[in-house]
Amino acid sequence: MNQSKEQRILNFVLQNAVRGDPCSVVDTIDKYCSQKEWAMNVGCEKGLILDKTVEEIKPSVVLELGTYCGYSAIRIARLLKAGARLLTVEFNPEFAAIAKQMIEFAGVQDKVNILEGPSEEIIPQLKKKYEVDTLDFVFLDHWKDRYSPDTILLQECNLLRKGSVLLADNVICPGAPEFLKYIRNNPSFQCTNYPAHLEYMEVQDAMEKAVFLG
Ligand SMILES: Cc1cc(-c2n[nH]c(CCNC(=O)c3cc(-c4ccc(F)cc4)cc(O)c3O)n2)ccn1
Ligand SMILES: [Mg+2]
Repeated sequence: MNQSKEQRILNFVLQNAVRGDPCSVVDTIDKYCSQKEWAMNVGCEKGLILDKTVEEIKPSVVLELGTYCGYSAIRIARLLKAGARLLTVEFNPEFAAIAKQMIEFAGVQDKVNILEGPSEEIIPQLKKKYEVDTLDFVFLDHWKDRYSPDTILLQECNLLRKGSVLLADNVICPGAPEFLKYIRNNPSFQCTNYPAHLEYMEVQDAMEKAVFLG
C-alpha cells in the first residue's frame, strides 16, 4: 500500500533530522515541505509569531487544537519551562500516529499529551479527565469552522481565565470569517491581527491573537 504524504514527511525527518533536537526536526519538516511536498504545518514565518507569543506568556498549561504531524506541538513544547505541559487534540488517527513518532523523535514527549478525537468532545473532558484547571494559552489550528464554536465551548467549560491568550492560525487562508466576526465584536476579548503568508506559499494569510479579559 503506498505511503501517505505524512508518512513521507516523518521518514524524511527520521533520516535527516537530529534525534532529540526539536529545532532540527522543525527545520527538516520545513525543508521537505517547501522543496518537495506542501503540507499544512504552521511553517517558519507564522511559527515565529507562535514562538514570540509562547515566550511572552511563559504558559504552564497549553491547549493546541489540530496536531497534524506535530510540527507546532514541537515548536511550542521546545519553549515550555520545566513542568509545563501541552495538550494537543488531533481528529485523524493516522495524523495522530505520525505526530506521536515525530514528537518522540524530537525528544519533547514528556511535555506533550496527544488527545485523539474531535475538539467538541475533548474540550468538555479537559477539567475532569485531563486535570486542567484553566488554560494559559490556546493555539487554534484545527477545522476553521470550529474556531468560534470551540471558543464559546472553552468559555462554557470555564477553561479560560483573565489573561488567557488564544492564537488562531489561518484566519485569512483558508479563512475563519465567522471566528473573526465573533471574536472582534466580543468585548471580553482584546484582539490583534498578525498578517503573514500561508505556509510555504506566496499567498496572504494572518494569525489573530485574542486575550480573554474575564
Ligand atoms: C474537529 C477537529 C479537527 C481537528 C483537526 N486536526 N487536524 C486538523 C487540521 C486542520 N488544519 C487545516 O485544515 C489547515 C488547512 C490549510 C490549507 C489547506 C488547503 C489550502 F489550499 C490552503 C490551506 C492550512 C492550514 O494551516 C491548516 O491548519 N484539524 C482536531 C480536533 N477536532
Ligand atoms: Mg494552520
